[in-house]
Amino acid sequence: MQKHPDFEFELQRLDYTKQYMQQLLEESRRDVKSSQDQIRRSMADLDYLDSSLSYINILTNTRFFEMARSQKEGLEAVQQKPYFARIHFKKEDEGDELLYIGKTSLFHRETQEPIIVDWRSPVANVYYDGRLGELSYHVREDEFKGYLYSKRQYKIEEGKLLDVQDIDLTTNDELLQEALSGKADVRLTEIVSTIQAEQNAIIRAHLKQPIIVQGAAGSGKTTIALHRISYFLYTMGENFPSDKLMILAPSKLFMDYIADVLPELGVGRICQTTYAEYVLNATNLKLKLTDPNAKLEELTRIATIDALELFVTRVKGSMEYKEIMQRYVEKLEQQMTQLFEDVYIEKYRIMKASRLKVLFLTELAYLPVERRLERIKIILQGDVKRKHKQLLLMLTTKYEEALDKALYGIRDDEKRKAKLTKIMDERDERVPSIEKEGKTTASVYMRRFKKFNVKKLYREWLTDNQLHTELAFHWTEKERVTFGAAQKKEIWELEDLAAIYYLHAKLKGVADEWKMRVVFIDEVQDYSEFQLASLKEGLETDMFTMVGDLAQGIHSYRALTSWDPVKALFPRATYTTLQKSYRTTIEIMELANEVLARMDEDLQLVEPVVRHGSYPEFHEMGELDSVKTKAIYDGIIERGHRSVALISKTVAEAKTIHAKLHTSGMPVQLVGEQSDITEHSLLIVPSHLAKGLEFDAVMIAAFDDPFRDHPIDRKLLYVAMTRPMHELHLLSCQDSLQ
Ligand SMILES: Nc1ncnc2c1ncn2[C@@H]1O[C@H](COP(=O)(O)OP(=O)(O)OP(=O)(O)O)[C@@H](O)[C@H]1O
Repeated sequence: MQKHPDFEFELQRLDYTKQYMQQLLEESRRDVKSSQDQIRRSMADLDYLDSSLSYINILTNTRFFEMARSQKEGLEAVQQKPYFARIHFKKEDEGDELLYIGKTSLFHRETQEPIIVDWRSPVANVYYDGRLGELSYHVREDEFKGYLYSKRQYKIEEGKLLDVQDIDLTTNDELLQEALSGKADVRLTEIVSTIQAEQNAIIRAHLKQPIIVQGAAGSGKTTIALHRISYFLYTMGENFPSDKLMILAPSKLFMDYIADVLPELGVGRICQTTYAEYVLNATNLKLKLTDPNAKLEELTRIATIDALELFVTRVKGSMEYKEIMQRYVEKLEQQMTQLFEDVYIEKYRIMKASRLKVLFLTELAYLPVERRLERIKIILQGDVKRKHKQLLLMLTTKYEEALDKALYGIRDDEKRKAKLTKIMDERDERVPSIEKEGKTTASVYMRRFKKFNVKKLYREWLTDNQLHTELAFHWTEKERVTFGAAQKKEIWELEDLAAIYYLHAKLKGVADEWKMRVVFIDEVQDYSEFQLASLKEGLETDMFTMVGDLAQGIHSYRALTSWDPVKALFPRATYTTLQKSYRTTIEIMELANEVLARMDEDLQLVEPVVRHGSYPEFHEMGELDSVKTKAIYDGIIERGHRSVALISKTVAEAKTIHAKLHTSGMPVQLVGEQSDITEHSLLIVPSHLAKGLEFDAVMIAAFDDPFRDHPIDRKLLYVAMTRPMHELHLLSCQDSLQ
């Protein structure tokens, strides 16, 4: 292979960068050590009588230690690959520059010359987005113009420069091709060096605006969402507390799968959780939820699904249910309103009930009910305090006047004395009593309002026929009966969480700790409208990044079947589609597209990025044959692949297969919701859990529970078929995969 003409130049540049990094690294290692020593010394000097100086010393050195350590770790992380690309760029009215782009920026301390620029910086956008020639880019709201002479990519491994490529419109993106043909890690990885223009547009889309992405299987939705988080935190800087950013992942298994990407992208502590876990934490409720996938599996077994059968599941995710819950909140509000009475101290009225009702129902209506009551209590306390003072003054004056009148107005000694005593006795009893009462008037008054028990209230709604008639008055008799019958046993389902969260948000309010300001949702097609609506209202923000794929909507019986409702819910959102798939080969995608074409939804076929591989292979067996399966597995491993999954439609079949292969001595791991994925074994995965994951090679097995020509089954099969990067094997008895 011929070397690039600038190869020598680039070698020198890399040496220069590495040397400078090394120098900084040594300095920061020294700084780490010296600050540690300082801390140790100050600890030893700690004098419990006069320790302020030592404390200050410890604090200063701790901060210094943290800075040095973070610089050291940052440098160590990128030392082996300081940058991956370069742009030759000229900003308008300035000289031209060679800017090297890497995962983090590095400036020369004395000259402030940029040695590496961060991939998230505004100017780096030119690399991802800009064609050669004249262009513009934005730094916040300001537009800058410039001229892009060239874009260059580097292959650097373990600190060594292996290749240099110039890219323009005519050349293929070699780096991308290489990245895609590489072996799958057991976990997702960062893609900063090969982000494509259409992906870059999503990563850098306006940060304060919601965004909806419909992306084909393997189009990089998850990866892009994670890069957008990194970009968001970089751009928002110190001003945004990262623990106010939440990523909602579909399962614990999936969280483990993406666990490495965020640290690689320099993202520290953010809230990573599942929807169910978030709701249970935010509502502080302990509910044992039934397995939502059990229902999915049940649906894949029954022949036809009766509309009424799914009525309960569907309604609980609908905006209609939100309206019902809102009516419930209003009913509870009305009940509470009845409790407002005039507020008195002794016989004196301090505040009218009507004023309190106006506060409760109108002026403070923007707050959750319990928060309104807290505010009313504060207002009442203020009023009571003020009026209590006036009242005491008025009474003291009144008694003084009465005493004066008795003293000077009654001639008869006996009578006067008796009157004075009476007045004084009355005064000495009433004034302290009023004084005391005033101190607790507000809190005693507010005791009539009990805190809500959301779990109990929701359970009441579920089981009370009268409430059904009152709040869901539009339901037919059949629907009401179906709904009531489904609630007999006290079970808690995922579908109930939207309502529980909604009631909590409206009645109690989401506590600050759980009040996220920015939300990223992966696999959003599995959410119901009500889930999204209640999250948005509870969090009082619409800054949501939502990525998903309707073709993989295996929970569409309870979740989204179109993006229209999400667009209506987030009117400020931009909607983008990604049609290109980066994961799999043309041969595999063509077969998966055949399944996609048979779906009820009108979905565009997926365009695979030009990468060829072997054709999917069909292996016919009467039942799962361990010897043949092992031979297929060994072949895959011999061809150099590492991560291999065997996907079945149901959990039950996954268990049977696992038992069989395990007995035959094959290295197998049955993957469950809570599993840690291990390398060097064949992973047996039920199809619903495979969603979002990827493997070098996939075998799909369909024996006991074959995939039928049925909407849910088609989606499950499509999910399974779009998991492999390189090889797909279909294991089945004849007919069952047709
Ligand atoms: N620009 C890119 N450069 C290199 N690899 C990429 C790029 N975009 C996506 N990929 C790779 O494609 C694969 C699919 O990405 P990802 O899992 O994020 O897609 P997805 O849209 O979430 O898929 P699915 O919906 O099927 O779960 C990953 O291996 C990812 O690293």
